[in-house]
Amino acid sequence: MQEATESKEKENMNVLFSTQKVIKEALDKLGYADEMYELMKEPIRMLTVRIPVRMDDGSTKIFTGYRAQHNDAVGPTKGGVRFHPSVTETEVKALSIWMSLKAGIVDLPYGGGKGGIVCDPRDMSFRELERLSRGYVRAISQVVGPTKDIPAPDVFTNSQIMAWMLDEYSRIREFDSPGFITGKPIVLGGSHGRESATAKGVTICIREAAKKKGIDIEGARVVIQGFGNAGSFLAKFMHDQGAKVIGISDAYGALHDPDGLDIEYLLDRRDSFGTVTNLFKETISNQELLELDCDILVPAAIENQITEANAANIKAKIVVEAANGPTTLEGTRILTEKDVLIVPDVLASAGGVTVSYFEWVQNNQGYYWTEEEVEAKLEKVMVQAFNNIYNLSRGRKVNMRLAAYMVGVRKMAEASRFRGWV
Ligand SMILES: NC(=O)C1=CN([C@@H]2O[C@H](COP(=O)(O)OP(=O)(O)OC[C@H]3O[C@@H](n4cnc5c(N)ncnc54)[C@H](O)[C@@H]3O)[C@@H](O)[C@H]2O)C=CC1
Ligand SMILES: O=C(O)CCC(=O)C(=O)O
Repeated sequence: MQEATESKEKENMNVLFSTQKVIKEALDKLGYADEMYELMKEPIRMLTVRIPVRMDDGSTKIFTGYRAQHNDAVGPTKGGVRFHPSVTETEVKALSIWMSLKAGIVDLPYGGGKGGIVCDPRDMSFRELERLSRGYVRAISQVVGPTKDIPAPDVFTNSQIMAWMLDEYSRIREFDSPGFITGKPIVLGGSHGRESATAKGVTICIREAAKKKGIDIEGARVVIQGFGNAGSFLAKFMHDQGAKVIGISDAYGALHDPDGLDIEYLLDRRDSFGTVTNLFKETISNQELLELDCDILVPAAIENQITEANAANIKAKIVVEAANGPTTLEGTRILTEKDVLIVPDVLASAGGVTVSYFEWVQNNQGYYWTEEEVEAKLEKVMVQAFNNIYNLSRGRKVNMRLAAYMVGVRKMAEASRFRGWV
């Protein structure tokens, strides 16, 4: 157990280190001095909390939680909360930096934030999860709020958890405060289109990337790692557009059918944690899934999946990163050498935070939009962001990850400079 935790922390150190390396490269290319990098390489604020939770058997368990605020020069910080057994402080730091980059890329008036709790919600009851969610908000309430730092869903959190968090925050502040959190149920001020927004954004990036590579979506073979919020909506959208989804996976294994999986059946049978492979006898591993012969590969689960150990064996022509941090720097280098087009996480997965921003805007103005309005606005933002970064990468002869970081840091760096921080 101790060994597993240490090896996870080592992986997360690499995730943070790699992110810092690309930020440094991006700032150098943009001509910023070293002090700017010193400011950007870590969150400006990092809170660790201990959350006592009364369990159903009467015992009390103490959980560890984090909230990182990377940079608030542009505006309040924003980003999801992850409930996962392997959450670490380093991982949350890296995730908060990626949120800042996403906000820059899709030009939102935010900096990046991120939270996490070390827990396994799959082993907790509904009421234990409610007590944990409320306890987390009580613990971080002084540093969050609609004009300070706005949480949202991420791995193993959902609209129900957002609803409990909102209710707890509103009780503490003694007024209804829907703009405190996004990804809420519609009846509590959630936005149409938020649930599917991350996958919608990924679908738009796949379409744009396929055009560049001359791949027709109709009949294209798609493999998706992860069948939760991002992965399952994506499978549906790709299937609806005539692509052949030949592989999907969850935390326990993967399914493969070269003729295309029965996506409607899988969507119907998946549980709320994105698990579905437990219903099948014949499965393959997540590693085998990534190496399947396909046109488009979408990692939509966790970090560090495409590495120097497997990148050479990846057969996809396009890799679109729905997950945060699924490809290491070595993995990126190997895929780039093989002429695989990588659409980086900070661009591909930015649809979620974009519609979260729309949700917050609707909460602030108290006037709500239709799903069609939300989707039209998201389409415009994602197409522009994709082409902006693609053109920069071609113009500056850098890969799309570095181009995305260059776009992502620019506004934050300028705002920090105008404020006189650097
Ligand atoms: N939900 C959102 O709006 C956004 C999510 N993302 C990123 O997308 C990725 C997936 O997030 P969601 O779909 O929201 O989470 P989710 O909790 O809805 O689904 C997670 C999926 O990943 C699988 N998984 C978990 N641990 C795994 C492991 N060790 N190996 C293989 N599969 C594993 C689960 O079984 C499940 O199918 C994460 O990296 C998240 O940060 C990025 C932007 C926004
Ligand atoms: O919707 C949001 O505010 C944040 C989503 C998120 O956590 C992410 O993009 O990784």
